[in-house]
Amino acid sequence: MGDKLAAIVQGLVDNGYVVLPNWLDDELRSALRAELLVRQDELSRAGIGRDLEHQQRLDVRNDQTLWLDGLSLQQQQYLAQMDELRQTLNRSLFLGLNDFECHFAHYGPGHYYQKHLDAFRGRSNRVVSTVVYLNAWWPQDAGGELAIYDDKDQLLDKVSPQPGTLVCFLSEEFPHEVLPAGDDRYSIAGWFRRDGVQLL
Ligand SMILES: O=C(O)CCC(=O)C(=O)O
Ligand SMILES: [Fe+2]
Repeated sequence: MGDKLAAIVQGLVDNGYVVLPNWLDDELRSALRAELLVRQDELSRAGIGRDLEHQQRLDVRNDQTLWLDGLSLQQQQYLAQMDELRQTLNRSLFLGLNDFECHFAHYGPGHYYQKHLDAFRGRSNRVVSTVVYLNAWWPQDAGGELAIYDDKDQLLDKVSPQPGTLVCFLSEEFPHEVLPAGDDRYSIAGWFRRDGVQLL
């Protein structure tokens, strides 16, 4: 297992979340960012709850998103890297993850995503949340941090969206929010899922 993969497994075991700088190499990061920029007019205002309700709630979040379709070389490279992570998590932690869904996201200046959980116990198949940041640079004073809380709403961490950083956390355990971005903020948010297997 590579050092980075081992660090993710260890972080999830120890804390339930992990922040890994330099997960994406620069070439792949900038290719993904370039694709997002070229396809900016395809991005739509994000809704809350993909499957449940398609309503738009601009008071809760106002980023714009586009689901990856796996068609471009850079998407394929990214999805292959995340599949390696999926297999590692399954081997090391027996999570039984069998799917990964992810979307590009763009937070324009002033945009945010209020505190939320990505999965509710028993109501979603999302097990591990992931975010990777695609900006070429991000000044420390530009806001847009991912604030991560524990189940008592105590702030655990404020992650600056630095180029290539990956954040992983257990989807049901950690309320989190995106603080208002001071600049255009580009990312891919994704979820490892455990789908389909119903043991009655
Ligand atoms: O962009 C981030 O840092 C987190 C995004 C997020 O929480 C989500 O899309 O569910
Ligand atoms: Fe989230």
